[in-house]
Amino acid sequence: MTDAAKTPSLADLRAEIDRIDETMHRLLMERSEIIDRLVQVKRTQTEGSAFRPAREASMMRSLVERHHGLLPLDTVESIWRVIIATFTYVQAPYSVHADLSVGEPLMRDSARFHFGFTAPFVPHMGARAVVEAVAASRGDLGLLPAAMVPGSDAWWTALEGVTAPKIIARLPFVERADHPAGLPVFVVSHPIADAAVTEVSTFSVRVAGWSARAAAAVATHAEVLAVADGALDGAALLVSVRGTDGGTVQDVLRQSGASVRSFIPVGSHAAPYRFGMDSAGIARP
Ligand SMILES: O=C(O)C(=O)C[C@]1(C(=O)O)C=C[C@@H](O)C=C1
Repeated sequence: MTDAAKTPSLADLRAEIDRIDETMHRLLMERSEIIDRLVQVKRTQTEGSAFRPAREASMMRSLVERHHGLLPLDTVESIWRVIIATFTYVQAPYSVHADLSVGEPLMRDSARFHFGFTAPFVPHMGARAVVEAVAASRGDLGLLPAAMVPGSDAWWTALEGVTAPKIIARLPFVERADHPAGLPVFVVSHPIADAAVTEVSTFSVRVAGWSARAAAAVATHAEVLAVADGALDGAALLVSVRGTDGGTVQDVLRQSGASVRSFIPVGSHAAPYRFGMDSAGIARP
């Protein structure tokens, strides 16, 4: 056999690509038929948003664990985010309300990476406006920075009421050092008791006697956003702890001289899946 006979031509290779593209397209259409059936099952269980963060977190983890080869993980993750977000949208249309006070490019990149272009993007200036828009909607999602933004107030107090929106996810599901939409954001929606994932629980906390000592002590047990609240040494905190029990954090606050005025659950989410990082979040090769 000659070399020319062994080496596939460009046309042969393109024919292979066409075959694979067609298979992928047919599989996506087959997926949409399953979603069609799933809608009927889910409609009987809940109203409003079709977003199921526990399921999505586990799907994204499997995707990362399965992935290998030349195709960058960023690309695979973004393709599946668009697939899942779009199939969520076709089940029940929703808008994504986003707080731009952290900067429009960062927030828009996050919204588009995680929810694609099918769900409308609705910009707001300030986290409270996002929470209000979600509360007034039938099943919209809100995106809020999961880090302190200079000048921000304690927006999470707007999540305290029983029927108020709650934190249901933290994105990205897959954290890594060079993530193209790496801004940590909370997703808020109407409460979704049946689909909530409680690997991390979030609490809106009011304390008196807030101090550098209290802040250092609590930081060893929880992630904390803090703003001054009222006169003197009051503070409003958004505390994120592993599991569902906030008791240890309350004990630590008291032992460090703070008094806990209120400690109210405001949602929960999946633990971030740290790909290529050690437990301290340091990137590893
Ligand atoms: O599993 C579900 O409940 C679905 O609605 C399907 C699906 C998906 O496209 O895979 C879509 C939305 C949910 O957030 C999770 C997954």
